[in-house]
Parts: sequence; structure tokens; C-alpha cells
Amino acid sequence: MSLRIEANGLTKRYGAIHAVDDLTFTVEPGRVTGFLGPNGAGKTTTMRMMLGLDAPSSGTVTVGGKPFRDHTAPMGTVGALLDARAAHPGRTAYHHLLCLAESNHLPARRVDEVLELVGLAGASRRRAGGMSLGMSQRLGVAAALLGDPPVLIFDEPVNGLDPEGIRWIRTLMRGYAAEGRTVLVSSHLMSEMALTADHLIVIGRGRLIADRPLDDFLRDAAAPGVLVRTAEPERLAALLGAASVETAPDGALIVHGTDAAAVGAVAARHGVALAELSPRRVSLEDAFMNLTAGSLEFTA
Ligand SMILES: Nc1ncnc2c1ncn2[C@@H]1O[C@H](COP(=O)(O)OP(=O)(O)OP(=O)(O)O)[C@@H](O)[C@H]1O
Repeated sequence: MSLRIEANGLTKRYGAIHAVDDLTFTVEPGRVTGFLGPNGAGKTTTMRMMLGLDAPSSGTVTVGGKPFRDHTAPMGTVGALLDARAAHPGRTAYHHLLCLAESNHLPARRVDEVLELVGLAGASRRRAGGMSLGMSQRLGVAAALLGDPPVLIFDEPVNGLDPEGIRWIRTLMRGYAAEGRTVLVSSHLMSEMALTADHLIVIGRGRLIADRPLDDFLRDAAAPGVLVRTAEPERLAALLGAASVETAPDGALIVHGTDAAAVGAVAARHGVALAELSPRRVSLEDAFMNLTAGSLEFTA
């Protein structure tokens, strides 16, 4: 079973604040979709509406063609990790999951299975309140997986995880997507999404900014260009002819529309000594900053 998530004109207002503003997008099965935006962009609010925890002011969001709350087996439909500290602090990991399983008519053996899956089998008697944030995240993931759902929704799951934990959750999400499940994961870090997602939905101030494959972002971010330093910048610029050249504040030349080898060849042919010649890339984080500039809730 594969289910898509569809938002249509989805809007949530809190007084004068448009937390989510007319979002229309589809989250497809079989891939990891990154939900990216700066703090306060509206990611959590959107996810809460997907799960029926908040009601839209207008518009709709459906899972498999109907509102989430109309599904008769919620945990068997969507596995969600919104708040890692959601477990009752006095309950052991095992009992937290057992309560969830029983109230959702899921077999008790699933509890042992998911504890094993998330690497908490040895900590099943630990109380949720005494867990590190990393362990709480794993317990949250275990709860999300209990019903073996075709859709996973994770809000900032790498928060509090150490590098090994981050790699673990990344592998888990990619594995579930490869099985044909729908995986939506939010983050405010482009660098994290670049390692995890196949597709990105980017929002800022509640509005849709971009909805495209990760590869498209990578290609644009790679913005081919060459950085050159020489004692004779004007002469080299003139020799480069048609290629567009800008001068950086520190005097370096940024040459577009060509590559380092071609610039080096021109310089060598005309005896221009180069102090530096390097391909120039815009970091993914810079590309994301450029994309969301103007939509930041807080600017320095
Ligand atoms: N219950 C609420 N009452 C009033 N305003 C709210 C409420 N929930 C969210 N907001 C506002 O809605 C906007 C979006 O918040 P939201 O938490 O969805 O963003 P986010 O992208 O998840 O950000 P973060 O990464 O910081 O969690 C923010 O301006 C926030 O202050």
C-alpha cells in the first residue's frame, strides 16, 4: 500500500500571523521528501495539520485521499515523530510502546520488534524520563514504526542525535522510502537534507518557495564559475573576452561561463602570472539562504 500526502491551499492563521499560507504540494511515495525552511517557517504547523492535531483555517490536507482522522487504523497509516519528549516520563520504554500498541489493537510482539529496530532492545526497562534526547528520539521513532505504516512524518528527527544516530536515522528513512513508503522529514538545515532527501519542498513564512528534486538544487548551487587572482586583473579580464567577469571586493576575479582549464590556458598563452585559480561553488547552505532570504522571521 502506498499513500501520498496532498496539501491544497493549506492555510493556518494565528490572529494576524499566517503560520501556513496557501500551501499546495504533494508528497509522493517511494522517496524521501525534505521539508525545509528557516525557524518559524511553518513546518511543524503543516505537519500537525497533516495529522489532524490542528485544524486548517482554510484549505485541506489529505493522506491517501482523505483526512488523516478518517482513517480507521491511524498508527497503521501514518507514523509520526513530532515531539521526542512525548512519552510519559515515568513509563519504561517497553510500557510506553505496549500502551500505544494495545490502544491501537496492535500485537504486543510489535513492541519487541520496534525496540530491536531502533536499537533500544537493551534499554527497554529504562524510564522515558531518564533518557537522553538521543534515546528519546529513538523511542519516538519506535512508536512511529509500531503500526508498520506506509507513511512516515518526522519533524526535525536529527535534533539531539550524535553522528552515529544521525547516520542511523538517515539510513532508516532511506530504507523505508526504498520500500515504496512515503517519507516526509523536516529540517532547517540544507546540508542535512542534501544527504537524506530525494526531493525538497522549501517554505518560508508559511509560503511555498520551491518544490523540486534535490538534484536540481545541487545543479543550481554548483553555479559554475572560476575564481582567479593575478597582479594584472584588468589585462586578464580583457583577454578573457566574452566570458563575463566580475571583480570581488578583495580584488579577485570571478569568471562565469567558462572553466578553470580555459582561464588557465588564456593566462598561459599571454604570460599572465596567476596567484590563484580555482573552480567556485556556492555552498548548498548559501543557495538555501539565497532562496529564503526575505522570508526569515528573525534577521540579524
Ligand atoms: N499555537 C500557536 N499560536 C500562535 N502562533 C503560533 C502557534 N504555533 C505556531 N505559531 C507561529 O506560527 C509560525 C510557524 O511556526 P512553526 O512552529 O510551524 O514553524 P517551524 O517551521 O516548525 O519552525 P521551527 O523550526 O522553529 O520549529 C511561527 O511564527 C510561530 O510563532
